[in-house]
Amino acid sequence: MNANDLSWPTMKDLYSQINQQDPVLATYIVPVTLLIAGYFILQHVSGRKNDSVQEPPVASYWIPYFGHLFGFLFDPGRLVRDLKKKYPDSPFTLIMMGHKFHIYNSSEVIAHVFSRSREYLFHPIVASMMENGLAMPRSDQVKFEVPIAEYSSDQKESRAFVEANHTVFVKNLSGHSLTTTMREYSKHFAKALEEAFPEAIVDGNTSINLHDKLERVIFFASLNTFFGKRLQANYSEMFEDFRALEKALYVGVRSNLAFQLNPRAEKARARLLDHFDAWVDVELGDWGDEDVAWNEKWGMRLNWERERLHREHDFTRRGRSCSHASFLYVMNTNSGPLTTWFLTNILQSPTLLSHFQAECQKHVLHSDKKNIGFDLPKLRASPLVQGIWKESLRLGSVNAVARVLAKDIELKGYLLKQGSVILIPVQLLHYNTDVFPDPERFDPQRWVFDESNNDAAVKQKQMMAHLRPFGGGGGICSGRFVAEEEVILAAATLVMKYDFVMQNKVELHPMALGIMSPKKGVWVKMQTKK
Ligand code: HEM
Repeated sequence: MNANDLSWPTMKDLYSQINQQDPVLATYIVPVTLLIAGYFILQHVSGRKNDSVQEPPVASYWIPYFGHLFGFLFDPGRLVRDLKKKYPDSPFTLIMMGHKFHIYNSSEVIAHVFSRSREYLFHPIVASMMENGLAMPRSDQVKFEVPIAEYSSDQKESRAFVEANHTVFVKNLSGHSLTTTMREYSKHFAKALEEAFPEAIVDGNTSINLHDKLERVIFFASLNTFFGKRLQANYSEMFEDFRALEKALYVGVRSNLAFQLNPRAEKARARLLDHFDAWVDVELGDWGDEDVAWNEKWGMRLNWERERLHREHDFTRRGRSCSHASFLYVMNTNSGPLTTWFLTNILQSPTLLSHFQAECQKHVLHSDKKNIGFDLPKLRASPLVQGIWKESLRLGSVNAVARVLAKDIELKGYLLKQGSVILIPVQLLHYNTDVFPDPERFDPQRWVFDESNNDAAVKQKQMMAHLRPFGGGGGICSGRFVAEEEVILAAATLVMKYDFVMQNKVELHPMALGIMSPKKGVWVKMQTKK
């Protein structure tokens, strides 16, 4: 054996050997494989260094293309909080499915982003939900797509639809309409509560999963208030279908793959949309007296107005169904978990429970065996209730405000490119130790201020600027006041009607798009008060 036998063969030697044995492999397969591998290696290496000195640094990751996706899906809050420790003084970038997501965390940036809704676009996020989550027909999807950068004439029309749709929401869910909505809601809530908690299970001995029950109560109270009774007629599995769709939407708002891989969710979505098809497939009719808030056919006037608007913009029947289904989704997906979380925060502390009950008692309007009516605006304004509400939102939220860049923008010394996404994860604001000392602690008192003290007013403003569970700017949740009164109404009614014994410690599940649900349910024994 001579020294040459021990030397490594050169690439040329190897290649000519392969060529002799299999010319197709040598001519096509090997070069193409090398090209693809080279592309991914380049992407990976360049991604891990810095795409450009001007863009925020890319946090390191291992799997090319997918990047931080799996970490983000499994625990979005933890991922960004851990990475923030590595980038305490700068924004940073996540890579997911080849896209860039720039993570910022200051209240100043959030105010800037919200005040420039034509540069930081909310509507592509809604369009993605319509496309991936609800499989809206393409001809209707485009009506949700406000263009990135320049507006052409037909795109102006899409902006007209999106803005008019938002205006209908705002008009019908706030101000004077809030009172009428909640009057209607209270009736349906009382009925749903009675059905979910029959006498037989509130005997003090039966273990009940409170979260499961509350999700059902909130779902049917909202459904019957906003959509009337027609939608659920002959549709006994509606709640189960909605839950299956809701679960799949965690991934499904971003990718249709969630439904391709989950036939049960796909079927549930199809059934739900078929029922919405039948619901919209009737004559619109006149509403009549504008002061009438609710009718049997459309539920709240809001839905009749939305249906009219969609027809004016030539939506297909399926397109209208998808849009109504998306409203059912946004009104429900967070309110159930927040009701459970708000209530369990109270139930876990006997002192807080007795203070909250005393506050509720002050604002009872009428009470009988079946139902209790509260002066909701006054109850809601109580500093104690506000403290519990804000702490529940602060510790219960995991969503991230997302906006798509309409053009290249320089922000805080970094260049963000058109089409990339700016993400402001609320946990980075809600756990900011400069604003919320000992941030893990549930402390309603931190929201109680001495109004006459100037420093306290400044502090209050700073805390409010850091509490962002409802987004902001043009995309801000128009149902936030309804959500607040719904949650407070449910908690007030339950603590006034029943005594509770908690059976487990509540831990929240980190995988959520908004408010987190309890990991293993909330097990309680309940008894009707004597
Ligand atoms: C705790 C409960 C809720 C939370 C945490 C929540 C949160 C959010 C968030 C984060 C957004 C996106 C905002 C942005 O990116 O700037 C949003 C949008 C929206 N939410 Fe809510 N929401 C809740 C309850 C409700 C309820 C009860 C309704 C209706 C009755 C509702 C109706 C809407 C609508 C219609 C939008 C789309 C924005 C628009 O065009 O008006 N939400 N919500």
